[in-house]
Amino acid sequence: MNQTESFLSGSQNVVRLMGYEVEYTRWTVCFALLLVCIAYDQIAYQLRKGNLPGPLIKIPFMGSFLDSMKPTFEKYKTKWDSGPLSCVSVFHKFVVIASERDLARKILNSPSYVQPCVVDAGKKILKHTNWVFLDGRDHVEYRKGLNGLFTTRALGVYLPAQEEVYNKYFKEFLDHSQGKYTEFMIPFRDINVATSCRTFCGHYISDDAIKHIAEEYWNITAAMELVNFPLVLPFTKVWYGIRSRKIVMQYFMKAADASRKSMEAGNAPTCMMEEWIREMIETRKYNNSKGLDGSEKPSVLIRDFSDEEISLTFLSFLFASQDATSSAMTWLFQYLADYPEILQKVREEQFRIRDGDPNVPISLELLEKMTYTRMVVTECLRLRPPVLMVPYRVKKSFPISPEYTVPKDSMVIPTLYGALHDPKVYPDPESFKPERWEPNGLAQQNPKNWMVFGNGPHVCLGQRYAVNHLIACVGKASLMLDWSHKRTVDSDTQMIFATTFPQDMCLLKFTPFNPATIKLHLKEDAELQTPTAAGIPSSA
Ligand code: HEM
Repeated sequence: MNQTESFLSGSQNVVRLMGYEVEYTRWTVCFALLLVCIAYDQIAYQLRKGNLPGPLIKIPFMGSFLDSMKPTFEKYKTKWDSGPLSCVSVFHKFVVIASERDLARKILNSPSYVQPCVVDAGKKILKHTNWVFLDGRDHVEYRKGLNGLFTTRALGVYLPAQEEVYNKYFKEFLDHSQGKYTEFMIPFRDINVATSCRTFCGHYISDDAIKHIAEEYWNITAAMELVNFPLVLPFTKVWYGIRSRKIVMQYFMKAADASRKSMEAGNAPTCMMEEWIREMIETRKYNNSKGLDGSEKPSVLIRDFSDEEISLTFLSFLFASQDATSSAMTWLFQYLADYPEILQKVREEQFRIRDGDPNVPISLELLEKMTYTRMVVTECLRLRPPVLMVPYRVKKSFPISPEYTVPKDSMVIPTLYGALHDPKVYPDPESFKPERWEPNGLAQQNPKNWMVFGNGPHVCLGQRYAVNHLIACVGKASLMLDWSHKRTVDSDTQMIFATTFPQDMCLLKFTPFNPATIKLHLKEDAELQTPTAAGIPSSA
């Protein structure tokens, strides 16, 4: 038997090492290789870790994978409290977490060192060609083409469709509640998916399709965990997420096609897709005639985008809107029920700006006047920021502080929570105090801490839309509905499902609101009208 044959058969071999004869078998070689890999994995971890707080040793290969499977707010908080920078390793991924405001801002504003990676599974699920993964100049150029969808004028175009959804879903809230305390996390998500779909695609998406999208998109959100099992095996969360993306894309592709036809027929836009396509048509017209036909130069000249590009973009928008906005809305309704005196002030403002008539439709002018409701929404976003952290990938070694350089190919995660709970800027930071947002207050004077929507070149594109939507929705709800909250030991615990939600899923009871119960400081001649838009009877 030669040496190879004896090795394969598992029988003993002898090799000469530094003058010694060493006996070995196939098993001793495998074991030695395993030890070398473990040692390499450990040494690589220790070298990358340096002096950062983090696990003293890495569990061979998988690191903190089991911990990351069930993330809790408390575990994150412990990590943030361990230092301005800390680290963890999961499988091959080395992760650096920045918990302090200035470090977080530095990361978000260093596009030459970092790029967003959403989460590990993001590219697989949202598709690697999705614009959200573009970097540098390509990203800036693409984003320029989207800015027109969020101008004040465009935001005004979407309001009637939004209000239509609120009216429909407020009725569903009553049906869901049936006079009992019921979990409302899912109905809040449903109203946000519906509002988004109507805002994005107008009536090119049916009510049934909206319900289907809401169900499918759940798989997408569920798969967007900070760290996933690296392979896309059948029936894993990522596998289901990819399957759901394909289904949702079909709806968006059809809507994009219909929007294009409507805009080419010269109709006025009613949704975001149409706004975008109208801009493309205007740019094309201007470019073709070089302005010689007297056509006005559009404020931004944008290129043509295909139906696939449009649909992938709205897929990314829907990810943000159904998840982060649902989280914000859940906390908002919960806090308003917990603080009835604040809900009363919101309600008073909402009646006052409508001169006592709750049926006055929501408009941009009306939104401008909702100053107190805006303070309430702002405070809720501060106290319970839906997005706690934003994962970025390190493109080249990143000297984040004088003492530490984040190695290339690591994940670096700026935390938004710390800045938003900084007691120097928000005294008594764990309390819900809308009045801290009064003009010239400490909170307003420290805009650097306002990190709810991130910062830098990737700052949330939909932030004005999101805030307007939350204000409009809760304002309208205060006119048509009354609601109370059943507090449990878990009501204030932040459960992590991509964003944060109350652990007990928010137990609320909705009843119709009777305007006769409100004492207002309205103008003498203002008479209180009964809400009709939702068809909700005025007596409880
Ligand atoms: C309360 C609701 C929302 C919150 C808290 C939120 C928060 C965030 C955060 C923290 C980021 C990352 C920013 C960064 O990396 O610096 C982000 C990005 C983004 N958000 Fe939002 N978001 C919300 C709603 C929305 C909505 C409704 C839309 C779309 C209509 C949207 C569209 C986006 C997009 C497209 C990006 C990526 C921007 C880019 O990479 O250039 N968001 N959002």
